[in-house]
Amino acid sequence: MADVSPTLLWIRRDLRLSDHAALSAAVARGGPVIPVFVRDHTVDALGAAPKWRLEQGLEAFIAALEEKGSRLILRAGPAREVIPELVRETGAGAVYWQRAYDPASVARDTDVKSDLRAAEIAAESFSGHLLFEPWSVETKQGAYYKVYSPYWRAVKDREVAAPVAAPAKIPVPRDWPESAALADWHLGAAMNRGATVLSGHVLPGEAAAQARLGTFMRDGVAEYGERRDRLDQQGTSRMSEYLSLGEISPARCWHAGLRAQAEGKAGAGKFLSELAWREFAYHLMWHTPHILEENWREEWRAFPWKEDRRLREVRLWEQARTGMAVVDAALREMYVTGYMHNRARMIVASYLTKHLMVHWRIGQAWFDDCLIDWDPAANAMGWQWVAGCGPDAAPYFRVFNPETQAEKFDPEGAYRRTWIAEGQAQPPQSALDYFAAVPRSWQLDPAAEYPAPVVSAQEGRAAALAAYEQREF
Ligand SMILES: Cc1cc2nc3c(=O)[nH]c(=O)nc-3n(C[C@H](O)[C@H](O)[C@H](O)COP(=O)(O)OP(=O)(O)OC[C@H]3O[C@@H](n4cnc5c(N)ncnc54)[C@H](O)[C@@H]3O)c2cc1C
Repeated sequence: MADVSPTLLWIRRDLRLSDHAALSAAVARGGPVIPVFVRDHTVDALGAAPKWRLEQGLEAFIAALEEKGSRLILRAGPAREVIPELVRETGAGAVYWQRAYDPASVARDTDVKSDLRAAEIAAESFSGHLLFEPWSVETKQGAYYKVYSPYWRAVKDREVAAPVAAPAKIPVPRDWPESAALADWHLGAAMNRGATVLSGHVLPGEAAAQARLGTFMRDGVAEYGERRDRLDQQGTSRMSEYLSLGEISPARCWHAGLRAQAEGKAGAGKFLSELAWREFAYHLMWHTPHILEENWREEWRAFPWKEDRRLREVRLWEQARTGMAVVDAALREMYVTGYMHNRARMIVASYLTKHLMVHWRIGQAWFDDCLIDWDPAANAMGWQWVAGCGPDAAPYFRVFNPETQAEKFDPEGAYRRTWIAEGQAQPPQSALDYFAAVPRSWQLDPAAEYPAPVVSAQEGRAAALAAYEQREF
C-alpha cells in the first residue's frame, strides 16, 4: 500500500486531544499527523489576560502531545501564507481544523480553504467548538432566533454526539518541520507583574478541565440552581476558561449534564440551559456579526453614552475604585483571578452603562483585556444584554441597584471583604493581591481610605432613567 501523505492538523482554540473531530479524522486518514499552531493576527489581537492564558494552554497542550510522542509546530505569520508553506515543506496532502465562528477567523479560514483546494489539497473543517452549528437552528420561517427562550426550546432535545476518547496513538512524521519556541513569543508579556498573581488562580489543560467538570458534577451541580447567583459561594462550574480555549468540548459538558439529570440532580437542567446561552451567543454572532462592535439595535446609536475612555469615572471603574463596594470587589476579582462571577458581571456592566452612562464598548474592551475566559460572542452578548441595546436584552429601565444586589447575593459581605482591602484591619491575601497585580503607576495603597461612591445608587439610577425617557427612539 502506498504511503499516505501527512495531514496538517491546524490547532486554534481547541487545545485538547479527546472529542476532537479534526484530530480523529486526521488519524483515521492514515498518514502522519503534524499538529501546527499559527500565531496570526487573531492571536496578536487578543487582550493581555486572554493572550497570557493562551500561552498557559499551549504549554499544557504541548506537554499532552509530547506524552503521546507527538509535537506542536509553532509558526508566526498570516495563516494564508504559513499553512501553504508548511504544506510544501512537509508534503502534506490534507489540512484539517475545527471551525471558529468570529468574523475575522471565518474570513481567514474561507481564504485558506479556497487556496488549498485550488492547489488540490484536501482542506476540511470540523465542528466541535459548539454543540449546534449556528446555521442549523432555524425558526419555522427559516430565520435565526433573536430571543433565547424559543432558541432553547428548539435545541434542548437535540441529539448531541457523545464525546470520543483521545486517539491511542498519533502517527508522527519521519522528519518534523522546524518550530518556533513558545517562550520566544512572549504571549504573556502584556500582563506585566499581574502574571505572577494570576498564575496562582489558573490550572490550564485538558486534564484539569475534565477534573474540574468531574468535581462540579459530583459536588456542585445538584445545588447549582440555588447557588449559582451567590457571589459569596463557589456555586458554578467554572468551565468557561476551558470552553473558551477548547480544553474541554461543550459536548463533554453537555453529556455530563445529561447524566446528572438522569441521576436526579436538580440543578443539571439549569446547567444545560446555561450551556445553551453560550450557543445562543454564537448563533447571534454568526447571524449578526455586528453584535461585536455596534449596538445590535441600531436605534441605540442615538443614545447619549459617553465614549471617552479618559474620563475620570471610566478610570475609577477600571481601577475598581468607584466607591460602590460590590462593583469594586467584582472588578478586583477579575483583575486578580482573570474571572468574574456572572452576577457580578451584570452588576458592574449595569453600573458602567447606566449609573455612569458610559458606552458598553468601553466595558467590553476592558473585559477583552482582563478575562481569562474571554469569549468574543459571550462577552459582546453579555454587554449588550445588560446595556439594553442587544437582542433579548434586559430593558434599559431595569437598572441593577448595586446595594440591593449586594444585600441579596452577598448577604454577609464575605465577597466584598475577600476583594476589598481598604478599611480592614487585617485584609485577606486575596484583597492585597489586587495591589500586587495592578500597574505601579496607578499608585494604589491598601491602607488608603476607601473612596466615596463616584455616583450613588439613587442618583445614577435617576440620571439613567431620565436619559432613557428623553431618548428619541
Ligand atoms: C457583561 C458580561 C460579559 C461576559 N463575558 C463573558 C466572556 O467573555 N466569556 C464567557 O465565557 N462568558 C462571559 N459571560 C457569561 C458568563 O458570565 C460566564 O460564562 C460565566 O460566568 C462563566 O462561569 P462558569 O463557567 O462558572 O459558568 P456556569 O454558570 O457554570 O455555566 C456553565 C457554562 O455555560 C456558559 N454560560 C453561562 N452563562 C452564560 C451567559 N450568560 N452567556 C454565555 N454563556 C454562558 C459558559 O460557557 C459557562 O462556562 C459574560 C456575561 C456578562 C453579563
